[in-house]
Amino acid sequence: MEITRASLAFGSRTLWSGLDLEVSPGEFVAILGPNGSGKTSLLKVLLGLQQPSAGTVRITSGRPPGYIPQQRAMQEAVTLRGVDLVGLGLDGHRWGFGLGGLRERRRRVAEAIDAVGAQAYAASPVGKLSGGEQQRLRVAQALVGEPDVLLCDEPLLSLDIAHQRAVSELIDRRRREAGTAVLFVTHEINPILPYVDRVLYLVDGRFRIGAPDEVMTSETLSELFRTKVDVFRVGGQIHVAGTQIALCEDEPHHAAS
Ligand SMILES: Nc1ncnc2c1ncn2[C@@H]1O[C@H](COP(=O)(O)OP(=O)(O)OP(=O)(O)O)[C@@H](O)[C@H]1O
Repeated sequence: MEITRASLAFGSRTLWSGLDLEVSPGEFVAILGPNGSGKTSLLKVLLGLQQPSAGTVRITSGRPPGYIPQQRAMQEAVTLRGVDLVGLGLDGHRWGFGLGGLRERRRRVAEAIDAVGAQAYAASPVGKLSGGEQQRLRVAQALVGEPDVLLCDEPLLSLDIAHQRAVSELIDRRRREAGTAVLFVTHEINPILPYVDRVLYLVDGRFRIGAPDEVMTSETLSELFRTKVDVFRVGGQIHVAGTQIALCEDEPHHAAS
């Protein structure tokens, strides 16, 4: 993935500019920043859903990227079954027509459903499932096509601790075993801290890129937020304290909408 001198502006508001980021196969990059700093928009630019205002963005893989969109609760009336939702992740993939192709497709979908532990409800209409159950199916949908690039927008939201761990480990395994490059938008770095190679931190048009030890420091975050921010390391976890930032980091505040 190559992002070169890229900018994104809406009207007079510049979300980010001069962004250079090259992500190697197998690399795990966390994207952090307060609400509205342009994290989701960056994923949309990479997906080709949004044109950058300047610069270039390139994904050098033939396969479509896997995408876990920011969670929106599905309407109760949605009758699509879990297994069909996951199968949508295979659209555009071809194993030929006929029985062999169908069987292969079914096998991959079942494998992806197993990997997120969703067997028990995969045949149910997704509109009737809990937020966390729907989220696990979305993760399976993003991984079923065995993408070389995985774009995740707060994928752990509404998962319990055990499933946060399971999904993080699954994504980590995918990038280690298959060399999938991962961009992972999150408000909470601790659940993925063991896996993160680099952090891209966006704040109000400014940004910093580097290893977690370089970016997640009082000095760097105070500079980015232009206010005093204290970063504490406790028991292998990172805690961020500061008037403005406390609101952003410790609480997921996207109610499903
Ligand atoms: N197509 C658009 N036209 C105009 N403004 C837009 C458009 N898309 C996004 N924005 C604005 O750009 C800003 C960044 O949005 P984005 O969704 O990228 O933020 P984010 O960092 O993902 O925030 P959050 O943490 O709340 O998810 C927001 O203020 C949003 O309203």
